[in-house]
Amino acid sequence: MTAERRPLIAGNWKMNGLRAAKSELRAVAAGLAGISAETMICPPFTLIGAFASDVAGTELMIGGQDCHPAESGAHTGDISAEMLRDAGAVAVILGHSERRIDHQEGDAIIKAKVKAAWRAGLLPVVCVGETLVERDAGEACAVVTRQVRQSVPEGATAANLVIAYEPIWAIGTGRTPTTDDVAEVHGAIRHILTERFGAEANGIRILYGGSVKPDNAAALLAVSDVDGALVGGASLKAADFLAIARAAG
Ligand SMILES: O=C(CO)COP(=O)(O)O
Repeated sequence: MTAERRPLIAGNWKMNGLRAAKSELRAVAAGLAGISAETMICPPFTLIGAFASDVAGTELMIGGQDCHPAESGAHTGDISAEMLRDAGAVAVILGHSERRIDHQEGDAIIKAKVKAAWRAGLLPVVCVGETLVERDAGEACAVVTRQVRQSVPEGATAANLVIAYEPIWAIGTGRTPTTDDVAEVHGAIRHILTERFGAEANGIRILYGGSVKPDNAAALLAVSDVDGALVGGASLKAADFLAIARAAG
């Protein structure tokens, strides 16, 4: 991390959380004193409105987990970026590997969703990451470089883009890459961002995600070019999420 990039610790609740989970959210909001990182919880769509009202006036931000590229229209079951914003979200996770796999999302649709997020004034958190087969073939950096090249539109700035590197094989598995491997991939992401966006790239935050827990967070967050974390399972428990946020300094 560098002084110019304030760390961001974001919790991706995925398809978890009923209304009763508000107590966990409140515990996070109540525990932020002394934490200097930015913090965000991305609950399922159904909880965004209630959660956003609940955390109003606190430092905790609320984000979505996906959006449709269009502003409105005949798209049954979908949610637009404008709707997320209207419900109180300030950011949206896009291109998560679970969306790429479950919904066959490719880089072109993700790029359109990033533009939709910008149109609505949301901060997109664009996820990239390789499969185990790709890692074993030595292709991790090439894969994420291609994903950043193809899923991030022209016009990215330090203020309007966050990237999250999430190796697919590390998600929910308890396995993490070595810190050297994380440094190598984050360096490759910084490189392609610099090639495309020049000096702005210095300020774009690159989060690491995949089995981040209280006991490995400090080591992962200390890696060069790691500017925060995108946390899945451990973000469902306020105490674990706060411990990870504290590890960011
Ligand atoms: O996919 C993730 C966050 O988006 C990571 O999930 P886990 O932290 O549960 O491995």
